[in-house]
Amino acid sequence: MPKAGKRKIPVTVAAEGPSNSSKPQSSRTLIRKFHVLLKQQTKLQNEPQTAQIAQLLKDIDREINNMGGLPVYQRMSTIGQGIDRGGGSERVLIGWLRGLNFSKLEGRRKHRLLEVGALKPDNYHSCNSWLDVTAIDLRSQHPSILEKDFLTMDPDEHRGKWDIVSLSLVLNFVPDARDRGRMLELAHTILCPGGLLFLALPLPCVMNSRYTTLEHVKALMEIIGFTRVEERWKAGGKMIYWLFRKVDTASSNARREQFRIKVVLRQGNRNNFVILL
Ligand SMILES: C[S@@+](CC[C@H](N)C(=O)[O-])C[C@H]1O[C@@H](n2cnc3c(N)ncnc32)[C@H](O)[C@@H]1O
Repeated sequence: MPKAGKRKIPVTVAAEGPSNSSKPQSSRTLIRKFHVLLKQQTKLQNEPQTAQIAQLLKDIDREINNMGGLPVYQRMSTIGQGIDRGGGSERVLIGWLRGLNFSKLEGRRKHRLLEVGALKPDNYHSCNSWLDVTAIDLRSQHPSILEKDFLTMDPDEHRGKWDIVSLSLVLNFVPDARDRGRMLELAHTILCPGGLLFLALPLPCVMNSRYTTLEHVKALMEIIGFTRVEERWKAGGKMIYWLFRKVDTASSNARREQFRIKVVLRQGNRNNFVILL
């Protein structure tokens, strides 16, 4: 296993909770370790491939497998949905959609929701009459969840097709900062004009990052072409939730430039979460 050296571990950890067989702390440790390994893996994959790198990648693979891989990560996350958050993030999104009268179709077709990173098939069952949900995940745990990497979705095939896209605790799972940016841009492309993006992250990703602040996220989202509709978090809480609306914007390259590299925004003992374009 490669040494992380003195680098700080990125705290991109979700609000995970205890499993039946483990204490909350050990579940969180496992989730954190999983994220760290994924990040190391991506970094090594992007380096010139030598025998040493190949060996390190093998070691990481073995370590991920020894931990139980994605199935164990998903199990911890499912438990976290129930315990730490008193239910999944979908409850927040449903509340906001109802507030926007989405549940009143008045003759219109159902709203098409793409749920990315779906651990369960029935998160939106209470909204069947007004939401048409497609759930995808890297590893499907149910026949009605499509096994698909969001990042490989064809932008042309999906352009403007979706009314709502949900990225709940998915961006922080993605190890590469530019892939996180790509995810947000792809969500923008596939949403219809005025479509909604639901975003949920562990609060420390935003509030305790060296490279990310609330203002930074807002500015980044504006450059991609999103305006904020809702935001929810509380001091000392575990999660931050946003609802963004797709707007027509052609942001200049100069404005995008500031989000192409990491900039230290806060000093001190912090995590390294960042989204880059
Ligand atoms: C922490 S779980 C979050 C689950 C749920 N959305 C929630 O809010 O609790 C992250 C899930 O996102 C999935 N995921 C990560 N990257 C993905 C991608 N590129 N495409 C599809 N699913 C992805 C993972 O497989 C994992 O099941």
